[in-house]
Amino acid sequence: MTTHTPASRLGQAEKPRQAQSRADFHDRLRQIGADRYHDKHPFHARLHGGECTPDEVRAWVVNRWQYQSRIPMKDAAFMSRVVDPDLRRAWRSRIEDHDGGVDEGGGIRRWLKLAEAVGLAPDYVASGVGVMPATRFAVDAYVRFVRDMPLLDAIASSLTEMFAPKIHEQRIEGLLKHYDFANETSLSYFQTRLKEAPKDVEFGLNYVLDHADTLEKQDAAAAALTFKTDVLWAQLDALWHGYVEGHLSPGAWRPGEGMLAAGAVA
Ligand SMILES: O=C(O)c1cc(C(=O)O)c2c(n1)C(=O)C(=O)c1cc(C(=O)O)[nH]c1-2
Repeated sequence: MTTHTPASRLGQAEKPRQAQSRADFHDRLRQIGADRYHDKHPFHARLHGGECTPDEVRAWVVNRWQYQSRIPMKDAAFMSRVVDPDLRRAWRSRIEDHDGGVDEGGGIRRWLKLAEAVGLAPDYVASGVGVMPATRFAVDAYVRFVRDMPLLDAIASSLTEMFAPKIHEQRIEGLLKHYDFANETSLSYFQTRLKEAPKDVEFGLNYVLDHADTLEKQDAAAAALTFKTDVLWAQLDALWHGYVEGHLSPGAWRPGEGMLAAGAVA
């Protein structure tokens, strides 16, 4: 058997791995989206192409609530670890975008408008009852990742938002074309995200490009973004398995549950 002594132990300096240039690293992050973002998931093709049954749309609304409701919590977890007031100041609008004020509400309330439009009782959706176990695990993994990992990795994991405006546009167009429930009010969540997301992306991307100044940090940031694409993909795999293929997990929303009382449509 041949054994190899690592070069470092022979006294030869290991060649330091060079950090990628800003442009190359940016391309690398974009390529992760091109390869792995959930716009390529068959559930999205089905949803945007008008092929989802009303109950499949409802299942998507019920399950995505888990993501919506945890986004401001993960941003609060992030901010709780930030010592630099400038970074906290730049980040806090994310929480405001989703929570809004008492009177006008924010993204969370807009999501519940969508829930009503598809015939679901907003209180039922907001209770989180009916979320599939796999969805819960995936989303909770994201919150924990942001709470526990280095700040650079936590910020890099938000960068799937670089790819979100395109899918939001496709969704608005596809839902308006194919489903009766779609209108300005029910889709206001996505319309508003189109205005909100660019500032978050600009800040997050510049932070990551500026702070990932070694190849190790670039690798960690790329891994964080890859992890996040998995978080998003896993949620749609769960929906497909449960509602398209009909393998409902225990506790998952069943058609007919949590519906608005007849005549109570928003
Ligand atoms: O509809 C989507 O496909 C989609 C994806 C993502 C994303 O890429 O994480 C977000 C959103 N929407 C979104 O609306 C949103 O507010 C949001 C916040 C974040 C984040 O990680 O901080 N991602 C996303």
